[in-house]
Amino acid sequence: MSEFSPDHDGISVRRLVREFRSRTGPPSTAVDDLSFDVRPGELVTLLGHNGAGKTTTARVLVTLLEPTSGSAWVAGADVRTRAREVRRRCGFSFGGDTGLYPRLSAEENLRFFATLHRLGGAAMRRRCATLLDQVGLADRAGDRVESLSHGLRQRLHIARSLLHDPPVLVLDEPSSGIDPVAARDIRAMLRSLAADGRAVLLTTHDLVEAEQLSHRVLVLRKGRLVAEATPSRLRQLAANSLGTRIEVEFDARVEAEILRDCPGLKVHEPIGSGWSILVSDGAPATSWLLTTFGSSIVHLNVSPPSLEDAYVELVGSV
Ligand SMILES: Nc1ncnc2c1ncn2[C@@H]1O[C@H](COP(=O)(O)OP(=O)(O)OP(=O)(O)O)[C@@H](O)[C@H]1O
Repeated sequence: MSEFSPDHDGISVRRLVREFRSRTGPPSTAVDDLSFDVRPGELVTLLGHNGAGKTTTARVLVTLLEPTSGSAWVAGADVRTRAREVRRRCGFSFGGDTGLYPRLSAEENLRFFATLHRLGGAAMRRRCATLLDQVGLADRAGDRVESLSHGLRQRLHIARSLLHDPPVLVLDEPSSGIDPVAARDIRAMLRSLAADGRAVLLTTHDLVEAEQLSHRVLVLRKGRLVAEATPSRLRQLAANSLGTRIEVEFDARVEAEILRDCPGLKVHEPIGSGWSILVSDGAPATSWLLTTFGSSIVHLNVSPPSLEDAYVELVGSV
């Protein structure tokens, strides 16, 4: 049994390692010495490239995988020794095609899983109806899951994760495949779930989502934590090392070669009728652009680096 005991009932991970055995070679390490906390009322996002270890971390937290070493506590219970309590107090969604019965309707699915959480009677029916409404599925409640699109199934997964009103939520890419309007509703719902005092951990590839939702982001690279900060702090760190982003559009085509003379130029990429460039210092670069292109500039915007810039800087091209 681990000696660590957290001081809150959210998520606490300490020195977590998860390896996968290989038939041919040495074991591979999917999660490597990972430590972090998600306190009640906090919404934290795990970011990282494909294969960075996000889903493996989430699966350990919800007791679908055992840790190789280290410890993880969810809602006051150790995932290793009190798995049943963890499942009772934690809602999770991994999306995809498993976890729902395709021949049953959306509502029948929810009612079935509600009975597993020992809900019943009118209260259970009300709970299912409320959740179907919250995730925007009320008008498809009677449709078989096999007839629902990927995005609609994804919403049903989220509703399923909330059936027992858990104090901790672990959601793997909750808005993947969901259209922008519905994704906005789901984000609003996640925000309010955290505001109500739940500890919410998300994985996502969507940096806009991470920026809009998270109190903190954790950036994983090859299973290791390479950064943990608020989105604005990460952008600030990137600004210190990366400089300034300038978006400039022209009334005529400007070739990339000309931009090479821009002082402090680091990166340039085409946008619309111009370029988005990253420079070490905004002032000389802006002055050079204005002097060189003058009235042929139709739009110029100078801003700190985006969360995407910070993320790319942190995880590189791995
Ligand atoms: N069941 C498994 N058996 C062997 N290796 C696995 C298994 N599950 C995951 N891995 C490996 O562990 C590493 C981390 O995978 P994981 O799915 O956690 O990454 P991820 O960050 O969630 O990626 P993605 O963004 O693509 O979902 C990868 O190298 C993956 O191949």
